[in-house]
Amino acid sequence: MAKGLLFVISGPSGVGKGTVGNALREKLPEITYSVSATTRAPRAGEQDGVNYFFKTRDEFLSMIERDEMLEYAEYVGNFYGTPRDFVDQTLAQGKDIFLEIEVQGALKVKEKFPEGIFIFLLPPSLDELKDRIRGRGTETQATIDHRMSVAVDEMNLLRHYDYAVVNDEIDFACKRIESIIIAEHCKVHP
Ligand SMILES: Nc1ncnc2c1ncn2[C@@H]1O[C@H](COP(=O)(O)OP(=O)(O)OP(=O)(O)O)[C@@H](O)[C@H]1O
Ligand SMILES: Nc1nc2c(ncn2[C@@H]2O[C@H](COP(=O)(O)O)[C@@H](O)[C@H]2O)c(=O)[nH]1
Repeated sequence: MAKGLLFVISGPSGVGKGTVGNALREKLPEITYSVSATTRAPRAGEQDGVNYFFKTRDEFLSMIERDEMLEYAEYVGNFYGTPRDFVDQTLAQGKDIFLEIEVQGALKVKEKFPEGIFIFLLPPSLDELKDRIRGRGTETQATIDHRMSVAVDEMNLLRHYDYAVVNDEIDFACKRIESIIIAEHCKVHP
């Protein structure tokens, strides 16, 4: 059986990865998303095992020691990582898998899966990005400033990606990603 394709969607905090991902899942219910582990505290409404696997720092470090992470990164004071087994199993079943992760982690995935498809979601502008993070109402001013300073460094790594998708409007961004999925499935893979 042919293996599924691995899609990585990155982009600065607040660009709309989660929002576009939810819209994509509504349109394409068959797609499989990886659930990451994190040491970040849950936000209001977030559920363990659905939005993230919420871990203590010790639990997360044990997962790293046991080599259970495909990749992990420290981002703005917390660890985030992709559990390896679920990704391997999904691909082995011939299904595509989508990872929604920040840039350092994406580059580590690229080392292990150079055949992966790497999509960078861009904001229409940095001012709009700041408005979106602030508008979400989940971050303190200090965290907004920290995430914005990281965003500039992250966008400088766009050249490592296969596709750049501007999230100006959710439906348009979704259509662009759907087009990428279709095109990648039409590619002649060795
Ligand atoms: N195209 C868009 N136009 C206007 N607002 C948007 C758009 N896409 C997302 N948003 C809004 O921007 C905010 C941030 O979106 P979201 O939480 O999806 O970003 P994210 O990239 O997943 O962030 P993080 O990386 O921090 O998890 C949300 O309030 C969301 O409603
Ligand atoms: N390297 C990884 N980055 C991840 C993973 N899961 C999520 N993320 C990214 O972290 C930031 C912050 O997320 P938030 O939920 O605290 O706003 C964001 O860019 C996520 O995409 C992961 O497994 N590995």
